[in-house]
Amino acid sequence: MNSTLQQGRLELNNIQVQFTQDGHRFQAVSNVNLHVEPGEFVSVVGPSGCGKSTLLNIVAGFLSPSEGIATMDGKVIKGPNAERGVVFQQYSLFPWLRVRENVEFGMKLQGVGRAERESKARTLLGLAGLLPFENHYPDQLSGGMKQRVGIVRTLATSPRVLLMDEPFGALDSQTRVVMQEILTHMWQQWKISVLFITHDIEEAIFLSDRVYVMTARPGRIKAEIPIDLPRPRNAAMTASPVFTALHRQLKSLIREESLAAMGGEIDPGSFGSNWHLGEEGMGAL
Ligand SMILES: Nc1ncnc2c1ncn2[C@@H]1O[C@H](COP(=O)(O)OP(=O)(O)OP(=O)(O)O)[C@@H](O)[C@H]1O
Repeated sequence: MNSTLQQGRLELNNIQVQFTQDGHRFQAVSNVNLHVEPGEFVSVVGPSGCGKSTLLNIVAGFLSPSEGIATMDGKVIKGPNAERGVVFQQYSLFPWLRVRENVEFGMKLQGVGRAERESKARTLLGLAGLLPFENHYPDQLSGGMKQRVGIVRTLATSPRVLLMDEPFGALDSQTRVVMQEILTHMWQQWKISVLFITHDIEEAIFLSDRVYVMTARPGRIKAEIPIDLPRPRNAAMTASPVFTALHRQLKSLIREESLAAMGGEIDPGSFGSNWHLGEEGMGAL
């Protein structure tokens, strides 16, 4: 069990973000309050452009809010720090390093000795099912494997919080489902706090303890939904009545906002009675 379990609490208080685009200042995020408790898995979903990545960038320390305060364990976040590890959609592995060397890279910078680096890297690679590939180069791996190495590499530096921005967005749907199972398994072992950004409602339900739903731009928190599914989670749960009800609830909340995000240009009534925003349509928005 991770000894830092009681740490890794994130809190965003009254966050406002304004950006300038084409000479116009606009409100991107408005009055956002959210928190992640130590060891909790929290997702943020919402329509495109509502400010999900902006919130993650604030927590990562890449961006300062125009107003409001972001804290980790009670301390104001002022910039990037290894205690907050970030995993993006694009794999950012060093192509000239082997898999285990990639995983050891951050630990080496932290001054961790060779034997400890190797042992930790091998343990984490084992958890991610990647030990047989420790001596491969990144371009010998599939997309899903590369992204697993990216997650392992971030975990190797012992962050207290893992920040993930659409980490499986570039993967095909089958690989994505397998990756969700691997991530939930690893998280269960590691018990680190996670803030996870996704467009995918099923993914958010499957992985999370709580899901925040954002409104269309300017993004505010529209709803906070606890996910009362037992752990460990498995693929069969996605067919359970609880899962299905949560899916319906979240889909309906996001659908309203996705329509609003389209600027009111689309009036669903104008499509006639045969027009539906079905599972395949808005489900993943
Ligand atoms: N640095 C910036 N300068 C100006 N505008 C920005 C900047 N970063 C983001 N924006 C704008 O702020 C809004 C929120 O962007 P953000 O990327 O956070 O949304 P998102 O919810 O993550 O979107 P998506 O789901 O499409 O990735 C968007 O309209 C975006 O174009």
